[in-house]
Amino acid sequence: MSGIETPRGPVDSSRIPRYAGPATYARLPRLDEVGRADVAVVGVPFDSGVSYRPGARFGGNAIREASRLLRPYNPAQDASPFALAQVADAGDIAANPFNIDEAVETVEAAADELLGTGARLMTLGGDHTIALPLLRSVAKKHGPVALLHFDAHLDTWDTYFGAEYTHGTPFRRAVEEGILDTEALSHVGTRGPLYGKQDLTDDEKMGFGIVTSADIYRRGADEVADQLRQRIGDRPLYISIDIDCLDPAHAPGTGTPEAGGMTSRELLEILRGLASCNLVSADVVEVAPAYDHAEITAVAASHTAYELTTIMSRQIAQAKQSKQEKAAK
Ligand SMILES: N=C(N)NCCCC(=O)O
Ligand SMILES: [Zn+2]
Ligand SMILES: [Zn+2]
Repeated sequence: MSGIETPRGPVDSSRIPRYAGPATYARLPRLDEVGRADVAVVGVPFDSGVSYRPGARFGGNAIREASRLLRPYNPAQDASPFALAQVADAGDIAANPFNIDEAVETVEAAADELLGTGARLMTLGGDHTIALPLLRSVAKKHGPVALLHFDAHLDTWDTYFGAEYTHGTPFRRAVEEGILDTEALSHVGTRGPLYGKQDLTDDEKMGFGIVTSADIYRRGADEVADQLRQRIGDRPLYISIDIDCLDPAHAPGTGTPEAGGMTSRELLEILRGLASCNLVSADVVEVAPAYDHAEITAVAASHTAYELTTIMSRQIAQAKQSKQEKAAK
């Protein structure tokens, strides 16, 4: 398939105005137009796991709309992500809004299918519940993975109203299921009131390290990224980004906002500092456009996914190159 050798890129915005036509992520081709993808951008319009404001079911499409302005060359990583690898928009996973257990199964099965084609996933949420089935699927392929979790919240609580699958509980479930590499788990951007001190004790017992939003402010993005990179090493890495890791000034459009968060510049810089990590898949979740203003949150999320996609594309291109070099010897 030609798409593997010369990836089909986004619609050329110098010929077709970027606001024309239906939105795919970054104006990329749909997966069915290219056959297969190295990186599949997939939406999960599901928000039945939230504990406060609903609306993240509309997040994926809001991110797609806001991503029309992304350009093909990423100077921060000196790379053209959509030329290095085939990135395509795989559409949405149709999860049942009235049955969380079934929705979790549906997301896992759809992720299995996409990962089974050899693609890495760039998932656009949806609420944070969906990280659990995505991690299950990634762990089936790679074994227990390192996790970088950007969030105001720990999301390692036990249950809400007796429910085990919610947006506040995915990472406790993941630890219980043994799908995370407990030597390399970090929350980044944590802040705000908790239910009790025990939340932190429990979280630490699960193996998580914490870089709070205040740590980022004090130590700076570069130092934080260095520290995280050292902890991760060359383990297969999954990055889960709850957009509420950003300050509400940078991401008002979300369901459980907390004051005192990092800036979008800090988030993007930390991600760029992780460019050498073995990023196997990622998600950006909790964008709730009904509370957004002027697409502030959706734009931040679209750029966040762009940095993550760039990291994955560069690694795919590097792997292909070293394979070709080996074959030529
Ligand atoms: N994952 C997100 N966004 N929020 C979790 C908040 C859980 C709570 O209401 O305490
Ligand atoms: Zn959160
Ligand atoms: Zn979260």
